[in-house]
This record gives sequence, structure tokens and C-alpha cells, in this order.
Amino acid sequence: MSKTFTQSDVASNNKSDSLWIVVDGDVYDLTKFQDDHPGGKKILQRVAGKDASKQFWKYHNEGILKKYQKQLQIGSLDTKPKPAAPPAPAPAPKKEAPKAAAAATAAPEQEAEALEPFGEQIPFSDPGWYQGHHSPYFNETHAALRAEIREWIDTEIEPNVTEWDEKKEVPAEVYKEMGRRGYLAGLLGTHYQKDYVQNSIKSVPHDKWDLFHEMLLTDELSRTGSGGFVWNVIGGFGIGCPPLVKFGKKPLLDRILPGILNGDKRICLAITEPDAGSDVANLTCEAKLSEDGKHYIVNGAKKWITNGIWCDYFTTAVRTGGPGMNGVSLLLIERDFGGVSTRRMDCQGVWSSGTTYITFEDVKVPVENLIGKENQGFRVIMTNFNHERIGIIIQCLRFSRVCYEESVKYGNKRRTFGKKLVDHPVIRLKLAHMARQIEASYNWLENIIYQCEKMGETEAMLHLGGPIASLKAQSTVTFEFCAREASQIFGGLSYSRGGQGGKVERLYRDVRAYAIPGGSEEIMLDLSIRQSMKVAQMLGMKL
Ligand code: HEM
Repeated sequence: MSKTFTQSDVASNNKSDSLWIVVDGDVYDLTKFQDDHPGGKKILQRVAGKDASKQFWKYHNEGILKKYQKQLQIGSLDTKPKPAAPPAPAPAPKKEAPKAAAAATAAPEQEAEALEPFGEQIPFSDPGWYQGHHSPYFNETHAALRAEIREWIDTEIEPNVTEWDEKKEVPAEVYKEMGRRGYLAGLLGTHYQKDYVQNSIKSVPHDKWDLFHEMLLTDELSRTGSGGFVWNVIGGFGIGCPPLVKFGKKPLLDRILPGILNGDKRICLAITEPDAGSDVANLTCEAKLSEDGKHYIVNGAKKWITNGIWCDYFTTAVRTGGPGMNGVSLLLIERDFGGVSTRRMDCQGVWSSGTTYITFEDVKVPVENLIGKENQGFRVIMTNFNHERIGIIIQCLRFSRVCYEESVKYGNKRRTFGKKLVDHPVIRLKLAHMARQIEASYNWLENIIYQCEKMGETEAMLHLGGPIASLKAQSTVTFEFCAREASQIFGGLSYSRGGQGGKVERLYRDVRAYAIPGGSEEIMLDLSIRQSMKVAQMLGMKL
């Protein structure tokens, strides 16, 4: 914003027919906006021609400025200091000699320097490696990707998510942009799918892409504090596309994968039914082979399917054989085949994710669209669960951080009984309980991602199914706790929708969408012990 004004320029625009104010040294013309101001016009008229920074920050958060700045800011005060040049990087601390035991086992990447601090530096609002802590997992390519995504989210996405959530739809352009930026091809729990995309990620070469980049991408998207947004852009895709990529036949991949990964076509996973959720082996949607053996005829219903209303492709679990897990197959059903109907479901949370009820009526699916082998779909679904649950964990932990971060910021400006909220020990205790759960869970997550990176698919399924299930429950419990505690800190502001407590109110409504699907907390906790014991027994556990 190039125009500058003096204090007296502003002071002379102090009436309702020309109403200017100053916020943080920037000048805003609110003449036309005053009638639409949700807080009323009188309150604006009272500060007309004045510096209203203090009043502004009392009632709003930075999201409001970001959203309205373009429309309302007309310039800055001539006294506003120029933005300071970025500080010179701090000298690298002198490295101590590694301890003997560590030196014997340390991998080369573990000796890397800590990365530059990034973000607002509020302790626990971002992972430790954002604050200059050493990490064996993240390097310069991760830092570059982090900066790339954050810039996009801060400018184009975050200021709009509330509006999109209320409208229950994210503009289709945003999903296309996910493809254009090359993100979709890196979100499949496997190496980067470079052969199927024209676009590539600006800041990370294909061959450097790893599961920590994928984790970071999901994490930064989740900073929006909207499960609806995250599920809109990666929910259906992140669970519907990996089975296709890993187990689909090449001609099928060649035909449809480029459209999906470039962001032109959408795909989702259709497993859950009105009568079968976590109990996948009991699903009833049937696929009967035609007499000539060329098609499956599919009949049945699927419920709570993320993104379904917008999808072209449905990775669908169907019964092709007898009862139980050995009669289940996966089919790629295309909307264009006909006989596919989708309707939006009204749900408690994740409003902009498009939760859908689907009916398949005599849908004729070519056998070429079988994913994996007939009656062996259960294994494919199980492999997919680990990836799905890791996605849920990443999102829950970032949402927990958002609840924490919003609470810290609000607690530092809201005053009660003569002091700031954070100066009340009872509020600090809430923050401390949030932070300790977030950090403990996140550190476990990093370790699991590292194991996934090092192990093969089968080894990971065997060794990590139990821990991932456990961490899924841990992260949803943490999320629920943080959403609750943040709500208590915000009080009435997180009971009403929008405004300063808006993110917390929305996330509180999103909790169940994480604690139930992908394996409910109860199923996860039971599975974590059952599966870990079974595997340990196979591997020679001595009891
Ligand atoms: C750039 C100037 C301003 C813009 C764009 C703006 C915008 C908004 C918006 C969008 C809301 C709805 C609540 C929310 O989403 O947070 C709101 C509420 C409000 N605004 Fe402003 N506002 C501005 C300046 C001010 C100033 C200077 C004051 C006080 C002197 C003020 C007082 C209020 C109050 C009291 C509310 C209601 C808060 C509540 O619901 O708890 N606004 N404003």
C-alpha cells in the first residue's frame, strides 16, 4: 500500500459521511463498510478519525484484518515505521562432541544443524523443529515446503474457511490448485507419483520427497482449523486414491490417474454402509459377475462418504464372495457408468467436506476396474487404514495446536478480575495440560512416520498396525481435550459461531468426525493391544 497520510488527514475524516480509522499504523476507510459492520456503526463512528488499534484488537483476531485489508485499507500513516529487515541468522551454537553411545549409532542425517526458526515462535503452537530445535527427521527441503504451503494458506485459504464452512462447500478451484501445485501426487503414503503428473512441487524435487513432506503438507493444511476444509481437499482423495495407485491395473491407472492427480477429477473411498462401519468384514453392497464374466453388477448403499457428492470415481468395497472378510473386493466405480446417486448428508461437523449417502443401482462395472484380486479386498482395505489413520492423527494434533494457539493469543489480550487470562494460574494449567499431550503425541507420530519410511508395506502393516491404532485414539482424545479446554477459555465467544472464538467453536463440532471414523476410539484401543500381542506372539514373545 503506497499512499501515506498524516495524523491530521485522518483526523479530518471523522464523520459518518467520511469515516477513517487507523489500525496498527494503517489507514482504513470505513465509510461504506459501517452499515455492514457486524458490531454496529455507532461504535465505529465513536473512533472516526482516530487510532482505533486498541479497540480493534479487543474485539477481533488477525483473520479479520487479512480478510478486509484489501477492500478497506487506503494507505498508511507517514509515521508508521518501515518493516525491519529480517534479522541476521543467529550464529550456529558451537557443537558439543556427541556422547560416546550416541556417536556409535548416529546416522549421518542426525548430525545436521537445526533449521532456522519459523513462524510466530509461540512455544508449543508449532512443532519444536519450527523453533530451532534439532530434528533427525526434517531438513532444508521440508523447511522450503513449509514456507511454500504456509504462504498459500495464510493468503488464499485461511481468511475464507469460515465462509466456506458455512456454505458447506470449498470452491472447486481450490482442489484444482492442489493438483496444479503438485501436492496431490505426494499425498499417497508412497513415493511421489511423478509419471502421472505434468505439475510438480515448487520447493521439493521428486526424488527427495518422503513421508515427512507428506506429513508436513497435511499438518500445514490443518492450520486452517477446519476439518471441513482439510477433508474437502484431501479427505476423499487421501483414502480413495492410494488403493488404486498401489493395487490398480496399469491400463486403468494410465486412463484415470493423470486426471485425478492434476486436480481435474475427484475420487473418494466408499466402504462404510448404513449397517457396517468399523466392522468392515460384514458389508453387504454386492457385486455379481455377469454371465459373460466381463462386468460386475453392483447394488447397495454407502453412507458417510467424504466428498462423495463431487466425485467422479468411487473406490468401493463390495461383496463378491461369501460372508466375512474373504468375500470382499474393491472396485473402482465411475459415475459415468450410470446407476450412481449421491446426496449430501447433514452432519454435526466438517461441514465443507461433503459427507454423502450413495446408492448403487445395477451399476455395470468392467472387470478391469477390480483393484487387487477378487475376494482379497480386505487386505487392501487394511493396508489403507494405516495411511488413513496417520492422516487423522496429523490433523488432530494440529487442530489441538490450533485450539492451544488460539487460547494463548486470546489469553494474552482478554482481561478478567484485573489481570490477563494467562496470569490466572487456572488458565495456565489448562494450557500446560494441552501442551504436554500435544507434544507427547506428536513425538510418537514422528517416530511412527520414520518407521513407515524405513519399513516395507508388509513389515509396517505387521509392526505398526497396533501402535498406529493406539496413536489414533491418543490423538482424538487429545483433540477433544484441547477443544474442550479452549472452549472454556474462550467462554461465550466459542459458544457462538464466527468471530474470535470461531475456530474453536468449529473444531469442537469437528471432534466426533475424527473420533469415530477410521476406527472408533474403542475399536482402536482394543485393536492396539490385540494386534500388537498377536504380532509379538508370531515373532516369539516370551510371556
Ligand atoms: C478495519 C476495521 C474493522 C473491520 C473490518 C471489522 C469487522 C468486524 C467483523 C467481521 C465482525 C464480526 C465478528 C468477527 O467475525 O470477528 C466485527 C465485530 C465487532 N466489531 Fe468490528 N471491525 C472493524 C473495526 C472495529 C472497531 C474499530 C471496533 C471498535 C471500536 C469494532 C468493534 C466490533 C464489535 C464490538 C464487534 C462485535 C464483537 C462480538 O461479536 O463479540 N470493530 N467487526
